Formats: sequence, C-alpha cells, structure tokens
Amino acid sequence: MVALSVNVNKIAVLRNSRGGADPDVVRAARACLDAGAHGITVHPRPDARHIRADDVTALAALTRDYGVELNLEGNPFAPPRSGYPGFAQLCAQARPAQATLVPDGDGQLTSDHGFDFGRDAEKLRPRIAELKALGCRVSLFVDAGVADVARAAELGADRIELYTGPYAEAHARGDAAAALAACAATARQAQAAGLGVNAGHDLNQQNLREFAAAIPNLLEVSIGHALIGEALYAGLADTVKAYLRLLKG
Ligand SMILES: CC(=O)[C@@H](O)[C@H](O)COP(=O)(O)O
Ligand SMILES: NCC(=O)COP(=O)(O)O
Repeated sequence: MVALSVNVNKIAVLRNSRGGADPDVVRAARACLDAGAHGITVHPRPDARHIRADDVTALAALTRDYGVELNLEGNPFAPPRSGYPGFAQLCAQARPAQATLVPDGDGQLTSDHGFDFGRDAEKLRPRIAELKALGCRVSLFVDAGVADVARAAELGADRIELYTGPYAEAHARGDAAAALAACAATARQAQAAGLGVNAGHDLNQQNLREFAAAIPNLLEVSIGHALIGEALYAGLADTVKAYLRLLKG
C-alpha cells in the first residue's frame, strides 16, 4: 500500500489567523493517525505563516509516540531568521524520519517547482550529507521530466518527491494523460537509479486513484490542502447539528 502522510500545515493557518492555540495542530495530527494515516508532514516556512518551530517539536514527540514517520519539508538554503532556525537546525532538533528538500523562494505562495540539478547539485551535496548524518532519510522535490533525475542518487539522496501540481491541474482540465506519463517516466528513471519515489501537491480524492495506479512502486503521498478542505465538508453537518443540540431549550 502507498503510505499516506497527512500534511497539517493548513490547521496551523487556521490557528494563526486568531493568534491562539485552536485548532490544535497536534490534536489534528493525532486524529489523522488514529484514523490510520501512516505519517505526518509539515512544511515550516521561514515567515512562520503556519507551522512554527514549536509545532515541529510537538509533532516529533507525537509521531515518536505513535511509532510513525514525521516528514519535514523545507528549503535547506533559506537563512535562519527570528522564529525560523533554519532547516538543518529544525531537523537536528526534531530528527524527522524523512527530510524533504524543496527549493522554495521566500514569499512563495506555495511550492511550485522542483530542483534543477544542473544548477543546484553541488550546493545540495553537503546539505544532504548533513541531514543523513542526523539519521534522516532525504528526499528531493523534483518536477516530472527533470533532466538527469539519477543525479539525486549520486548526490546521496534516498528518494525523490514528484511535484504533482501540474498533474492535478491537467486532471482538473480533463487531460491528464501526458502529465501522468511524465510522472511515470521520471519515477521509472529514479527507480532505475536506486531511488524511492514519493509524490505530492494538490492531490485530492478526484485525482489520487488514477495517479497511484499509474506510478509504479509509489512509496508515499503527502496530502494536505485538499484533504483538510474535504475534512471540513465531511464534518460540517455533524458539527452544526451538535451546536443546534446545545441551543435546544
Ligand atoms: C512541498 C509541497 O509540495 C508543498 O505542497 C507544501 O508542503 C505545501 O506547502 P503550503 O501548505 O505552505 O502550501
Ligand atoms: N509534499 C506535498 C504536501 O505535503 C502536501 O501538498 P498539498 O496537498 O498541501 O498540496
């Protein structure tokens, strides 16, 4: 079975919008794990817009208690700043099972591209070594069709994560075949080089099954934005009924 790692960034978005403690990121993560999710993913960003360093510490403790994986995502080149100690420092504190390196720039709305090995390879090599020395499995975020995906293995990475945003967009338009074929081809090239294959971004209940069926030996998907949104629809009716019961005379 493909592992499902639930990304709980969006719970922190909601919490931070009021500045308090609710909704509680750890409680939400626990609910995901109690429901059978295989792991938890977070992508703390340098501007601390959602997940903060203290969330990472708390989620590391939770996932350790449950005996499941924490997947920590981030840009290894983003400099530390107030409230963000830097990706390697976060990994040193939390010791996530998996560190997924993502080349996001500052102020990016969300992740929208993977590494370019022609440009980034030699910078990545020492960062990967540093994370491996901490005991983390290292995964690199890549676009489907990236040139020379085998380079990730030569740099010391264990896995790639396929950026599935373009596939999700194509699926929503009703013409996913080419995007899916590009993902499958990159997955095969990565596997031939000894890399494991993860995937994520904008996967949802409409596009997931077709994706998982087309990618050979897919190991893990990380899903957040759609899953948390869908959970609101799934839970709203019961929650409204609970409030109405409270208001009954
Ligand atoms: C790396 C990746 O694919 C992203 O989906 C990311 O984890 C989402 O980050 P935001 O929740 O900040 O959009
Ligand atoms: N790595 C992808 C991820 O963690 C979740 O992406 P999304 O489902 O929030 O788009």
